[in-house]
Amino acid sequence: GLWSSAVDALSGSKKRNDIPIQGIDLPDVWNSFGSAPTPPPPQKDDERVPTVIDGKSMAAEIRLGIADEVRRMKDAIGKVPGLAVVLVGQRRDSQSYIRFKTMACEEVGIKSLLTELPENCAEHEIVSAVSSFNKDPSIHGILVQLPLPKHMDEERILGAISLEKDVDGFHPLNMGNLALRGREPLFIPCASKACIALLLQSGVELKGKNIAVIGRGKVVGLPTSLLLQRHHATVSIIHAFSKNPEQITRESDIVISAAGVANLVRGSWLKPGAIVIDVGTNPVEDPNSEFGYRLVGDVCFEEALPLVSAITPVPGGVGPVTIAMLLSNTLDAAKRLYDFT
Ligand SMILES: Nc1nc(=O)c2c([nH]1)NC[C@@H]1CN(c3ccc(C(=O)N[C@@H](CCC(=O)O)C(=O)O)cc3)C=[N+]21
Repeated sequence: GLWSSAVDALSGSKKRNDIPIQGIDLPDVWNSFGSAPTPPPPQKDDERVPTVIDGKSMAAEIRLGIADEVRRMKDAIGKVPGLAVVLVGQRRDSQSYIRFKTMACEEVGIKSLLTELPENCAEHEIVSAVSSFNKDPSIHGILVQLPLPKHMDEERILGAISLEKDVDGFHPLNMGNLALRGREPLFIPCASKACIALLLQSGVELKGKNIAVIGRGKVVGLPTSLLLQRHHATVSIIHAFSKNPEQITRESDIVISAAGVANLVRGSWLKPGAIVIDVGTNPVEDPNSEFGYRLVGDVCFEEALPLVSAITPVPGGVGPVTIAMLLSNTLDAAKRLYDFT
């Protein structure tokens, strides 16, 4: 329709033979900085006790509030919010994130539906799954789990999600509105909301702070940098082509890492007393753990801990709050549809 052609025209995603002024399709290829962490530098004369920010209990508290609201809505109008998840392929990490999302929905009384499609399915099958959820009146939020298999046009699939049901906030119009002053997106991406919530909850003022955001992806880095600017922070966006990531990060009061590279951020990258939000959830092989892998962050936690004033752990930091924000966005979508306040 009118919207989608307008969106295509604006995104320029079809014109890939132009002079690549912005190099939009250069993949982010990060150097690995080795995996063996060096022992933390001694800090004998320093009495600072770092705060390990507890995302798990914050998420539990948010879920309690959402459960109350869902109950109030059900009692008042006989409706509950509904979330649809589309999963393509068999990635183990995606499967377990989706299990957490489903469990969280159940806990707060949100209905959830899951459509699973094989890795080798056709793009139009995903679009048609999305379209049928667009039309389903019991579904208020639609989430297409990323990453999609490489051969698929992610923008086209995300653009097919109805704006009012885009609880991830990845639709180009929601993302564009997030970037523009004087406009409000219908939804703010969940992980970005989680980062801001964790900082504010920890009593951190954002206005005027120097904040390094490491990574510029659509899921976390980009929307988080936009949201931080709305909070009047001075934002440095660091990516794989940045010349001096370590120096920029070391000059920052707050570091938010969403690069997706285990142990990228070493102790030497951090200013003493910095606040660190680690959004990385990197699965690393671990035959000893239940599912054959465990999650580590982007930040070398052992090195960071003695230096920082506060840090989020992985797991138990940003992840659970991200899921709570997904529930919150889904509740908001349903409230908006039914005009329920
Ligand atoms: N359309 C889409 N939306 C997303 O929001 C999205 C996505 N695709 N693709 C992948 C990333 C990753 N992500 C996580 C969410 C929660 C945890 C989480 O809850 N982790 C727990 C437990 C992890 C564990 O123990 O396995 C923790 O950190 O404590 C992790 C990762 C959402 N993402």
